[in-house]
Amino acid sequence: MSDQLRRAGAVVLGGGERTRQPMADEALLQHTGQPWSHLDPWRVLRIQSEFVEGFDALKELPPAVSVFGSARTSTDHPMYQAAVELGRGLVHRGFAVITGGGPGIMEAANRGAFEAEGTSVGLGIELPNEQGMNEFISLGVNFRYFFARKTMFLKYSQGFITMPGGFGTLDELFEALTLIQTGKVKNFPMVLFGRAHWAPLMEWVRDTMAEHGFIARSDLSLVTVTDDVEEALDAMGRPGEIPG
Ligand SMILES: C/C(=C\CNc1ncnc2c1ncn2[C@@H]1O[C@H](COP(=O)(O)O)[C@@H](O)[C@H]1O)CO
Repeated sequence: MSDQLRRAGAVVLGGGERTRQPMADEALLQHTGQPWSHLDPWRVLRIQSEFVEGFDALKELPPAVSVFGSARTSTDHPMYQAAVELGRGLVHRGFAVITGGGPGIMEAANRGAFEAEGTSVGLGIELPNEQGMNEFISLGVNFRYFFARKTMFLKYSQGFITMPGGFGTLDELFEALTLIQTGKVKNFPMVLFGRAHWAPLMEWVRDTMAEHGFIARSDLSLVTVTDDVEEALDAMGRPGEIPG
């Protein structure tokens, strides 16, 4: 091996700098001020434990639908009421309801599910100034990493309802849509609830994205836009049955 290469465990590092790396036992015994568990390679173990805990907590979940939407919607907003009705309707149709466990639309969908005595799941995320999970959750799992949490939404849902929201909602919407579009998940229904909120985005998706060939025209049919609670619920199909 050339002089210029160094080894760190199984990883060969290139680069010419010859700074002396502490030996493993030296590094272990030395107090560097940084806890070892905060070093990136070790962080993998914490990430791994989030997946293990998430998979374990959710392994017996009945067929579920995820409801995404704004953390900022107030209880007196019509969309809050619509999300309560969606949560309740999903439970009446035999689904568990999964949300991000926070306030606003998440709370509303959990509330509908909880009051209907269904399984109301909150996949919480550690955030600065976090307020904890909403009070309408029967099964809560907290995550440090958005990407681990996102895997849980996608792995344990057979459909998605996206209510009006901001960056977080769009992130979840497009993550799910990309997986649907690329066939990583098959025929999962995606409802965009609230025409007034979604119409300008869908117009741009059609007139710019599809028009310039960034998506196929047929991709437009991957989403259903509606203001109607029953139509949104119907689009989710039946529990355990992926609509064809
Ligand atoms: C901003 C406020 C609270 C933040 N708390 C959140 N708790 C759980 N999940 C959240 C939170 N904020 C965003 N999310 C996730 O993103 C979506 C909503 O994001 P948006 O930017 O508000 O559209 C949502 O589906 C969550 O999964 C409070 O006041």
